[in-house]
Amino acid sequence: MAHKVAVFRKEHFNAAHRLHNPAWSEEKNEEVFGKCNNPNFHGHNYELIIQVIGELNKETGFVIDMKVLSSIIKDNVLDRFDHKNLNLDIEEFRNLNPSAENIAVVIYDILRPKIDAELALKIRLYETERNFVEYPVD
Ligand SMILES: Nc1nc2c(c(=O)[nH]1)N=C([C@H](O)[C@H](O)COP(=O)(O)OP(=O)(O)OP(=O)(O)O)CN2
Ligand SMILES: [Zn+2]
Repeated sequence: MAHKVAVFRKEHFNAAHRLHNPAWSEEKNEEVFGKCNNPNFHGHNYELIIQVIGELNKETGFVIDMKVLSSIIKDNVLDRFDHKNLNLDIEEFRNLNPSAENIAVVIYDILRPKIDAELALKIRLYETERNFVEYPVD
């Protein structure tokens, strides 16, 4: 029986965002999101860890070629998100608050169709050194 192994690729991108709910008053936004509701946005150095789990290919010894994985992440996430304003520049956040949770879900939805369906995919996103999220949850 082939062994199942988890493969990780660590990347980073810098982006600006504003946490805001347009359905709420300015006061409620300020109360809930605090400094993250700054109308002039603020930035984070996001650390992104992509996890791929699958059976080892006996011929290559790979679950997925890291070079291929790296290119998929670069072409579909980093080239789109790095040095961008998530609220203004990224279509997926036009009507979606760019919280760490929502960014992780959006990245998953972008990458899932690009990676073999037999391989499991998980996104871990660090918004700050101490704040991070994972999607999906087992
Ligand atoms: N569940 C979530 N909570 C919060 C999110 C989020 O995306 N999901 N985001 C924020 C802010 O955008 C930001 O992450 C907070 O930044 P900051 O306070 O600077 O970060 P730290 O908590 O790491 O800094 P401390 O020094 O520990 O205060 C807020 N909440
Ligand atoms: Zn923030």
